Amino acid sequence: MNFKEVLLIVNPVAGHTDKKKIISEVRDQLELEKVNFHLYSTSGENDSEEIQKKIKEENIDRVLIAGGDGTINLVANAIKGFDLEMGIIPAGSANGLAVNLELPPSLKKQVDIALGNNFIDLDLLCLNNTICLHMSDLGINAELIKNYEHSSIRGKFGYLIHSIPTLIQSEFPFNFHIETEEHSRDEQAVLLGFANMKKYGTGANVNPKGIPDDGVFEILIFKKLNLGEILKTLKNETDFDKDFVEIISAKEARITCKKPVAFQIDGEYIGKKTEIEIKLPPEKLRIAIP
Ligand SMILES: Nc1ncnc2c1ncn2[C@@H]1O[C@H](COP(=O)(O)OP(=O)(O)OP(=O)(O)O)[C@@H](O)[C@H]1O
Repeated sequence: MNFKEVLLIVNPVAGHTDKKKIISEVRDQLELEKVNFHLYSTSGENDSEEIQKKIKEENIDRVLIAGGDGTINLVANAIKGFDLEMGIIPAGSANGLAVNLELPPSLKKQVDIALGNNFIDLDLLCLNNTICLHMSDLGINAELIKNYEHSSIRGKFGYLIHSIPTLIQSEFPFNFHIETEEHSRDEQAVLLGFANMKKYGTGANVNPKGIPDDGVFEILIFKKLNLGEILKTLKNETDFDKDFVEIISAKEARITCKKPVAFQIDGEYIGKKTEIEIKLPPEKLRIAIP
C-alpha cells in the first residue's frame, strides 16, 4: 500500500446500524499491511474542524468514510484543501454515491476497494458554495427529505410513508428562471434537479447521460408527476417522455424563483431558497472505485 496513516471516519448513527464490524474489518486489513489505523467518530458538531485537525496531527494520507451521503459530503468539504484520496464504505440509510459508483454489497470487498488504487476524479458541483457529490434539487423531493428528517421510520419505507402527505401539502408546481451559458428561460416544474451523476440513492436513474468526471453537470426539469415515468427511472429505462423531464447540460448556472422553494444537497435538507448559484470549480475529489 502506498500510504502509511489511514483515518477511518465513522458516523455512529448513520443508517442506525452498529459500525463495530466495519471498524474491525478495516483495522484487521491495515494491521496485515502494517499501516497505521486512526479512528474518528462523528458527533454531528464541529466534525469538519476536528477532522482537519486529526489529518494534520497524524499526517493522514488516506481517508476512509463509513456513513451515508451526508457524512461523505461533510468529509469532502472538510478535506478539500488536503489533496487526499478517499475510500467509501456505505453505511447510511441513503447511499446515493455508493449506488452511482457501483460499490459491491460485501464489506470485505468494499474495504479492499476503499484501500485500493483505482480512482475516479469526481467533479465537485458547488451550489451556493456547498459541495454536491451526486444529486441535489429544488422542489418536491427536498420537501419530502425535510419531512423524512423528522420521521422515526428510516430507509426507503420512511420516504414512501411521507410521500403522500408531502404531495398533499406541497404548493407545486414552482416557477423557476434558469440561466446557463447557453439558456435563459422560465420553466414551471415540480422538481428542478442538479445532477453530477446518474442516480438518486433509491437507484432511480433520472440522468442516464450523467458522467461524474466530464466537467459538466445536468439540470433536470421535471415538469409533471407521472407515475409511469417515475417507475421507468426505477427500472433503469431511459426513454423518458419530454413532457415528464427535460435535461440540459451546463458548466455554470443561476436559478431564481420569486417564492422560496425547498432545497436539498446529497439528501440533506438545506432550507427554502430563492436563488441557487451553481459552479464547477477546477478541483476534483479523488475517490477509490471498483
Ligand atoms: N454522533 C452523531 N449524532 C447525531 N447526528 C450525527 C452524529 N454524527 C453525524 N451526525 C449527523 O448525521 C448526518 C449525516 O448522516 P448520513 O447522511 O451520513 O447518514 P444517513 O443514515 O443516510 O442519514 P439520514 O438517514 O439521516 O439521511 C449529518 O446531519 C450529521 O450532522
